[in-house]
Amino acid sequence: MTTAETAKALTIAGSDSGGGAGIQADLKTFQELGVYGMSVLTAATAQNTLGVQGVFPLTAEAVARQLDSIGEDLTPDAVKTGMLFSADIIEATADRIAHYGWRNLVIDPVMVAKGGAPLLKADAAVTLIRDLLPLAMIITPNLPEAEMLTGTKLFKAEDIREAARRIHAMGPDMVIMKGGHAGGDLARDLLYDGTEFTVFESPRIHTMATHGTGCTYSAAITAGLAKGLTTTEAVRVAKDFIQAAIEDSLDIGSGHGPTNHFAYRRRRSQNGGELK
Ligand SMILES: Nc1ncnc2c1ncn2[C@@H]1O[C@H](COP(=O)(O)OP(=O)(O)O)[C@@H](O)[C@H]1O
Ligand SMILES: Cc1ncc(COP(=O)(O)OP(=O)(O)O)c(N)n1
Repeated sequence: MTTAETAKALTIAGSDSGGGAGIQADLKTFQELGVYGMSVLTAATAQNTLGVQGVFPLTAEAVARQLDSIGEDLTPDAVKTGMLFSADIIEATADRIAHYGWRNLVIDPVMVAKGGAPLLKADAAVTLIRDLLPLAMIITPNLPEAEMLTGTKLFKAEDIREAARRIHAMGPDMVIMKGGHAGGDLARDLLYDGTEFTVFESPRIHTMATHGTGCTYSAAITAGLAKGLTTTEAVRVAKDFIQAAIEDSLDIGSGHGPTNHFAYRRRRSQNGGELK
């Protein structure tokens, strides 16, 4: 019997009982991309394709203890954060990430679910910026999150670039401004590394099945970093992964359905392609 060296990724996020977003989306994505997934739960949400019916946060102590259990035994090759909910959970998370020196940190600054339910307390954004952003390799805001982080409305392409520069100045090595919420025929994401902008774009798919796109996309980036890809390579794979997941939609639930996490792998195996 042989034992292969396995890339390991950790998600620190909330549970989505409906399985389309949060911890569930992250672990499915890690698995599909050939990465061993670990999870630290911050909150349980009662959620389905119709919306969020309840939010039940864990204590900061429970989050810190889970992080210590990982840190005392397992070293993740990459880490992502999703729904962190409160300032004290963010403080505990930043403290343990810094303590263990975990690298390749991807921050999905989850603030509000698609249906409008708050997933981050109003007073916690300032803690996210102060404690977590300086530790990040990459942050992945959607447009409403970028508006919240910068306190500006983003109307034009130049506004989005300026917001990327301002978020970059808050500490992360790179910023990817996601274009899911913008109009137009293309879903255009903009990666900023402090010097250059790189565009990743794909045809916009007209569908209701976009629940969990942001979680899935940031988890795919995290999986790529865990496997040693460069950020640009990891974003390219993640863009292909989310495009396939939205295109091959699943008919699940009567609201905003989940994306199809196994579409990317199925397509690649049908095409004889190797998994990156
Ligand atoms: N309708 C769509 N068609 C194609 N790509 C999409 C669509 N909606 C979102 N995306 C892509 O999904 C990823 C997540 O973006 P977004 O939906 O903005 O995040 P969030 O779920 O955090 O709001 C991005 O790569 C974005 O371009
Ligand atoms: C538990 C939990 N975490 C995060 C989200 C938000 O996920 P996202 O990928 O942004 O998808 P939508 O909520 O926009 O569909 C969530 N809903 N639940």
